[in-house]
Amino acid sequence: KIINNNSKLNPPGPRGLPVIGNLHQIDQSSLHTSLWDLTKRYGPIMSLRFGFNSAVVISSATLAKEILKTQDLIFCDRPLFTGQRKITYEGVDVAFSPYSEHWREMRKIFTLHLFNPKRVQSLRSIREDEVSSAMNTIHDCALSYKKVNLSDMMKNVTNDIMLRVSFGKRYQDVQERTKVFRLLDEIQAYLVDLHLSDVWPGLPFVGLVDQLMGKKRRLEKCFRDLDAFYQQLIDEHLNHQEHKPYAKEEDGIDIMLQLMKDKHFNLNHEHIKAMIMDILVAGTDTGAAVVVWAMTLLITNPKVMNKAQEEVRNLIGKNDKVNEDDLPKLSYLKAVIKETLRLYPPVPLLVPRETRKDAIVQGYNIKHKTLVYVNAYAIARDPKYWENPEEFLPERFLGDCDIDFKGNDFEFIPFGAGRRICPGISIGVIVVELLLANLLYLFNWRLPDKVRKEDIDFDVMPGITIHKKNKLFLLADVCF
Ligand code: HEM
Repeated sequence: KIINNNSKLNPPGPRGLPVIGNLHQIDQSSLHTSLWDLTKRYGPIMSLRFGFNSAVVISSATLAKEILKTQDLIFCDRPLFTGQRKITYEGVDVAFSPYSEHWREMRKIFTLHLFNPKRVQSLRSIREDEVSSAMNTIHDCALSYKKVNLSDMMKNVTNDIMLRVSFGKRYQDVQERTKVFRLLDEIQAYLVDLHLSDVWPGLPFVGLVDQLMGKKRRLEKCFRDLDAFYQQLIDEHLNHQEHKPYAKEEDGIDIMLQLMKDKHFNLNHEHIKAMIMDILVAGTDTGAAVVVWAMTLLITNPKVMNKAQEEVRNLIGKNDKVNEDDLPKLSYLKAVIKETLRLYPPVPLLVPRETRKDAIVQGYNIKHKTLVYVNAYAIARDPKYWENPEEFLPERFLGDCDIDFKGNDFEFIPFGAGRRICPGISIGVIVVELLLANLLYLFNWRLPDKVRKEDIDFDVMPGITIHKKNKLFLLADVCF
């Protein structure tokens, strides 16, 4: 039933049950598609209740513009649930920090010091080095006719890049490397794990139940391991021990420790740790997810794959790899990446927002502290803006189409928009372009024996970042 449809008080939405609200009507394993299905019945602004939390889901470009641009100042807070609060040292990072003077200062450190255009450029050798090393591993698999696990490989290479960018270190020892990668996986899990006290705040005994279920203990343990890991890295930098055998260039910790020494803002060790967490979490998985979705789409659309390979091979000629200098010339490859981001934005609901006060959107009331989900996935498949929206057609981004992902075209917002737009776009896109260009230039790709095109699925794994659920295994043939 549609409630409040005519009263113009709350946005329309499915009638919920007492206490649980609409939780039973939502498929948590694919929240973005489940919300999209409901939107088809209730419209592009829809209200829901998750336990005691009011939520609004936005699913049209016009309304996304209203929320992320016109009324951005009201909609630019982030909710902070128990796991996120703990892992981010009470929200002192950039991504989960409430909108505040502190957030502004941290975001400035991110954009002006850690990832300004000059520094992004200076990290080129790290990116090229790590991408080459991944291509060598694929080369070995190709020569021994072994399947390439592209899902794991892309995750490893983006992790390696960001670990070197953040603290100048490359983990070569298998045990140490596995430990660090496991820690990164744990952070991801705790950032999305909700406690009962998050869903039913204020309800007597829910805190106790969380405790009895061991949730608090596990979270504390993960936090202690993480904190010790970060502290060790900071200490190594402070002591100038042999902490970065690879890096000639300053790493993220060097830069932030210098800012701290210069008494910049009130930066302290906890801020530095929270910032590293953001870079590792936001900066690794997203790029890997895009490359894997792109390769999944390409292997199931061989004509597009051929066209992209022809472009990169014709433009580069005979060489041992694609360098960053070559990337600006690859317009079809860029269109393939945009089309992948349209069909499979890795953060399909953006990072949830929270209202800073009461607001009115399209005549509907939205109360202070309402959770706000902008469904970038649904918007990018809206037939109102996209012809044949379900089809993989990179050509739609060529010619006189000037739609970009920089937050001005609200029908295409894979990086969000407004004050909280992703500040890592430039380095994120370079890494994706460099990886995909090299994969297409150096190898011919085919499905493993007995696997048909129709067997390749597009199922997703739940989380803030949406990965392909079943790992992508392909066979590579060396091309030159
Ligand atoms: C292709 C890769 C990437 C995609 C698709 C992506 C997407 C996003 C999205 C959708 C948001 C939320 C924006 C909003 O709420 O409006 C976001 C936020 C953020 N991203 Fe990215 N991202 C990518 C790469 C990166 C990289 C490489 C970094 C770090 C080096 C990064 C750091 C961040 C941070 C710190 C935020 C929080 C910003 C804030 O709350 O002020 N991202 N990203």
